[in-house]
Amino acid sequence: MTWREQQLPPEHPPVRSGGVGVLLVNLGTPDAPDTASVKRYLGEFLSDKRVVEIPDLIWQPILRAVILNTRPKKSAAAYQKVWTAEGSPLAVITRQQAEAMQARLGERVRVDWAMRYGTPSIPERLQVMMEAGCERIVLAPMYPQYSGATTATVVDKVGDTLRAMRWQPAMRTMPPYHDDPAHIEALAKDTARQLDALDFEPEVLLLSYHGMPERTLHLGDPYHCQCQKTSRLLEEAMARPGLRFVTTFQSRFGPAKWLEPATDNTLQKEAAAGTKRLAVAMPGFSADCLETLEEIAIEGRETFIEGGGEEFAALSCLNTSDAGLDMLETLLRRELSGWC
Ligand SMILES: C=CC1=C(C)c2cc3[nH]c(cc4nc(cc5[nH]c(cc1n2)c(C)c5CCC(=O)O)C(CCC(=O)O)=C4C)c(C)c3C=C
Ligand SMILES: [Fe+2]
Ligand SMILES: [Fe+2]
Repeated sequence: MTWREQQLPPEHPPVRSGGVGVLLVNLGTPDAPDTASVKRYLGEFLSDKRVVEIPDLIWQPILRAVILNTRPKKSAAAYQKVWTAEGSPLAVITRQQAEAMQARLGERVRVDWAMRYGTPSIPERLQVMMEAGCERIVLAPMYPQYSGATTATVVDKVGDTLRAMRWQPAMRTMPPYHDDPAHIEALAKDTARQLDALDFEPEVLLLSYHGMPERTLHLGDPYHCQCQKTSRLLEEAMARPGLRFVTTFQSRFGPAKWLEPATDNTLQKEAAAGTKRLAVAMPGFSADCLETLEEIAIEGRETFIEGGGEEFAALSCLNTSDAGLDMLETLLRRELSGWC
C-alpha cells in the first residue's frame, strides 16, 4: 500500500500519481481515405489560425464555400494511393515510433502518441495519461524544424487542454532538433545507407522541405533558416563531393507566394538542364506521409521522368529506421533527465 492510499478515506476516489510520460505528436491525417473523412480533417486543419493567417471573416467563407467543396475529393484520391492495411502512413509510423520508444525507455515511462488534427487527439491522450498517473509529461512535437504552423500549434493545443484540467501535469517541450548533432548524424547515416542501396548513382540530391508562405519568413518564423541549416549540416556530414545538393520547398497551397525554389519547378528545371539521375530526401518530415509518398514519390517521379530524367528515387524519412530511433531515444532521454 502506498503512502497516499494509507491517507485516503474509504470514499475517496483512487489516486494514481508519480508517473512520467512522453507524448509524441505529429500533424494529423484523416481517419479514412474518403471524401467525408478528408473534409472533416481539412476543415479542422485549415481553420487553425496558425496555419492560415487570414482573418476568419475573409477566410472561413472561402474555406467553407470553395476549398472544402473541391479539395477533399482530390485529396482523398491521393490518400487512396498511399493508404495501408493498417491505416494512414503518418498515423501508422507515429504509432510504431511510440511503440519503439516504449520498448527502449522501459516501463518507468509511459509513451503515447497523438495527432494535432483528427485522431487520436491531444486532449484524449493527455487525459488517458493523467488517469494512468502521469504527473510529468515530455511533449515531443515531431518536427525537426520549428514553425508557427506546426510546433507552436501543438503547444497551443496542449495549453488549451491544460486550461480545462483541475489537476495538471508538469510539462516539458522537446525543442526543435534541426541542427542537433544526433539528428544530423541520423540523417547522414540513413541517407547514405539508402543512396548506397540504389542501383544507380544520383548526380543530384534534392533536399525537399514542406513549404510555408514566404510572408512567414519576414514575420520572423525561423522555419526557413532552420531548413537551410539542416541542409548545410547534412551536406557537410555526408561529405560526398560528387553529389550536388539542392534545397527546395514542396506542397504549395493557395495563391500566396511560398518559399522558393519550389520542388516541382526544380525537378522540371533539372530534367530540362540534362540531369539524368536524381534522388530526393525529405529531412523536414519525421515520418512518411501523403506529402512524401504521393506528392514526391509518385508525382515528383512523373515530373522528372516526363521532363527527360532517367533515374529517380524518393528516399524514406527516418521513420522507424535504426538511425531514426537511436536519435529519438537520445533526444527523449535528454528531456527526461532528472525526471526518471
Ligand atoms: C513538416 C512540416 C509542415 C509544415 C511546415 C506544413 C505547413 C503547411 N501545410 C499546409 C497545408 C496542407 N498540408 C497538408 C498535409 C501535410 N502537411 C504536413 C506537414 C507540414 N505542413 C504533413 C506531414 C502533411 C501530411 C498529412 C498526411 O495525412 O499524410 C495538407 C493536406 C493534404 C492535401 O490536401 O494536400 C494541406 C492542405 C499549409 C497551408 C501550411 C503552412 C502554413
Ligand atoms: Fe502541410
Ligand atoms: Fe533563412
